[in-house]
Amino acid sequence: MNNMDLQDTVISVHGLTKVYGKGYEPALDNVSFDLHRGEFVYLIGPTGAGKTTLLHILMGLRKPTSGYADILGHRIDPAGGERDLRDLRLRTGIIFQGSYLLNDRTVYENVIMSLEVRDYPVPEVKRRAEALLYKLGLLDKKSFMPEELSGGQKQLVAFARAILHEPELLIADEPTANLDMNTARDLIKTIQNLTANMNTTVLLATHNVELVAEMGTRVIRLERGRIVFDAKKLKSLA
Ligand SMILES: Nc1ncnc2c1ncn2[C@@H]1O[C@H](COP(=O)(O)OP(=O)(O)OP(=O)(O)O)[C@@H](O)[C@H]1O
Repeated sequence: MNNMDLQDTVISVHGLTKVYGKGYEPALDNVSFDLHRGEFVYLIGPTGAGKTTLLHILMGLRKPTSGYADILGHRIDPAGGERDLRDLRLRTGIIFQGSYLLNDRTVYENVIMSLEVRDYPVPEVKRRAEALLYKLGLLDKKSFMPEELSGGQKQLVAFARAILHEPELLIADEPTANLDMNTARDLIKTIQNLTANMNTTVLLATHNVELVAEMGTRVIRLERGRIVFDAKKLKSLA
């Protein structure tokens, strides 16, 4: 591997294994893959395949049982610990399963949360948030409460919150859950366009295989904790 490869590798996963307890089947079983800067990769697989477990380990929320992952220069391994996960979090955007918007805050307040914790100056926060809400067609909804939004709009707000700080890596767990096909397609296209402009690497877990087949990007498929497919899906397979 030359220096260029090293610079361009955002996530490098080596033999990652997670066993939740004695007598359990591994939720992740010797999983290895690399993601490069600017790549958009789908993580698919049936219920219980290990997608959320993998994403949680990559986010530093769970420790692997064995193996490790290097993410943006940080090592995640069974020893775990806090070891500067703050830097990793500052450089990563996360969309959790379910949108997890704060229901007692407006759209604008939800979106700026990520910059507030990053100590940006107030005028910069406002400028960035309004520009992003404008791009997403949500500027006129900035004072709305989450309950006044559609499911697709809520997910757009969760996406805006995850990328406002222009992360190098976006990890998204089922961002299209509970959306109809057209809304899901629009959301994915929006995520793809905006992250491509920022050269953000994206790992996005979904059940929506139909949508994945349409997009023609790299797909990693997990089954029972193992990678059974990792390649670019041809559009013609759709
Ligand atoms: N906290 C836990 N304790 C014990 N087992 C767990 C725990 N979390 C997940 N598992 C098990 O690990 C396996 C993988 O679960 P995981 O949630 O990672 O799958 P998934 O692919 O994200 O599924 P889904 O698509 O339904 O969200 C499952 O067999 C699940 O029962």
